[in-house]
Amino acid sequence: MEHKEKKFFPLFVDFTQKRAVVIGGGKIAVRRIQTLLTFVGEITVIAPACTESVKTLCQKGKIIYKQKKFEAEDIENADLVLAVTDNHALNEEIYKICKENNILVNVASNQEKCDFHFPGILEYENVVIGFNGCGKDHKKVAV
Ligand SMILES: C[C@@]1(CC(=O)O)C2=NC(=C\c3[nH]c(c(CCC(=O)O)c3CC(=O)O)Cc3[nH]c(c(CC(=O)O)c3CCC(=O)O)/C=C3\N/C(=C\2)[C@@H](CCC(=O)O)[C@]3(C)CC(=O)O)/[C@H]1CCC(=O)O
Ligand SMILES: NC(=O)c1ccc[n+]([C@@H]2O[C@H](COP(=O)([O-])OP(=O)(O)OC[C@H]3O[C@@H](n4cnc5c(N)ncnc54)[C@H](O)[C@@H]3O)[C@@H](O)[C@H]2O)c1
Repeated sequence: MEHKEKKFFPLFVDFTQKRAVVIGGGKIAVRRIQTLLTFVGEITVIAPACTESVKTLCQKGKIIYKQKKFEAEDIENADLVLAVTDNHALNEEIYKICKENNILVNVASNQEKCDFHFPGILEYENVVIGFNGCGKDHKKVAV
């Protein structure tokens, strides 16, 4: 199946009873964790070093933080995985492991290695709006 213009369908998925594992605890990971907090049942962050906000979220009991380098066993029970380290080769290795194990995965450094794109999200009252720019201009979907 070939698609000339790749477009992603905006599926609104129930992750409230699911486990997300975020590999990496830097600037982009934190932005995405903040967005995911109210949507996902459990968020675990794996990173040898992280920003202060990851530590604070962990102290408040909102996420689990494991201060360590990634190992395959970290995603054994994951329902979705975000590969957000600054090591692009490692991100792609994580992608490969996820594909072998049928785990939904997003690689922040390579839009071709994404089962789903991370959207820009706008929320008001009970409305959730997700933006995606088809990978063409990331800044265009900043909210
Ligand atoms: C919406 C948002 C959500 C979020 O990230 O939270 C988002 N990117 C945002 C910003 C942003 N991204 C990048 C910069 C740096 C400047 C620049 O390059 O422009 C900035 C600006 C900033 O950070 O301020 C760099 C970048 N982004 C991707 C790659 C890899 C690639 O394209 O292959 C690289 C190169 C990395 C590198 O090589 O270093 C890939 C993806 N980024 C996506 C989402 C997915 C769908 C995009 C779409 O809708 O088209 C997609 C395709 C896949 C995915 O990752 O899911 C967020 C909006 C901000 C907000 O809302 O505040
Ligand atoms: N999609 C987007 O929106 C977007 C925007 C900018 C950058 N990026 C990409 O996102 C990635 C992260 O960018 P950043 O600015 O958050 O980087 P950063 O340097 O702030 O953070 C990197 C994180 O990766 C962790 N890490 C490094 N090696 C690891 C390992 N072996 N196991 C587990 N964790 C490890 C570090 O400890 C750190 O927490 C980069 O690959 C970059 O290309 C994506």
